[in-house]
Amino acid sequence: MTADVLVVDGGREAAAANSATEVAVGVLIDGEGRFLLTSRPPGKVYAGYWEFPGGKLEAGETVEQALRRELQEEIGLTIGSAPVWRTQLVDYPHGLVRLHFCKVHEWSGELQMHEGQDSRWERLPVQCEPVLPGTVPVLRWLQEEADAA
Ligand SMILES: Nc1nc2c([nH]c(=O)n2[C@H]2C[C@H](O)[C@@H](COP(=O)(O)OP(=O)(O)OP(=O)(O)O)O2)c(=O)[nH]1
Repeated sequence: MTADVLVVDGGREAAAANSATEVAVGVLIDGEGRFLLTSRPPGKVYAGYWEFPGGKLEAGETVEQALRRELQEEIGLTIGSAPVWRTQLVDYPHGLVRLHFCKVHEWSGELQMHEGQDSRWERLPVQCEPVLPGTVPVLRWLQEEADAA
């Protein structure tokens, strides 16, 4: 069976799905139906691109544990329940990543940008650009859900 892989800028040569870096990503949705986008900090690959906040799993972590840690570290929020909603494999020139997107409706704390990012509460269609290639499918899934509602 062929995995559904989003290939960006040619991806890498000889991609191997089992070498993917696992990434936990939070789609935080507020009471007005807006979702939080953050810009990638200076110094990271795709700096300045907009994405959903999150980061790589550390050894032994579940997706939900990694997401809780990353969002505390990066934006100062402690999330409640965060089940995985969609998973997407993305083949970038810098590496293969498996993105686990989790919807989050409950959190505590004050939004603080700890890594020099910008943040915006957005609605569809999003106004900020550029959006990270691996983030674009999420906007499509959200639109599909809105259309089906
Ligand atoms: N957080 C996040 N990462 C995404 C999204 N879409 C997408 O393709 N990615 C990719 C970009 C990176 O290749 C990878 C996340 O890695 P990262 O470098 O941001 O993770 P991290 O915060 O743990 O970084 P570091 O500790 O290595 O500095 O996932 C998204 O919406 N959110």
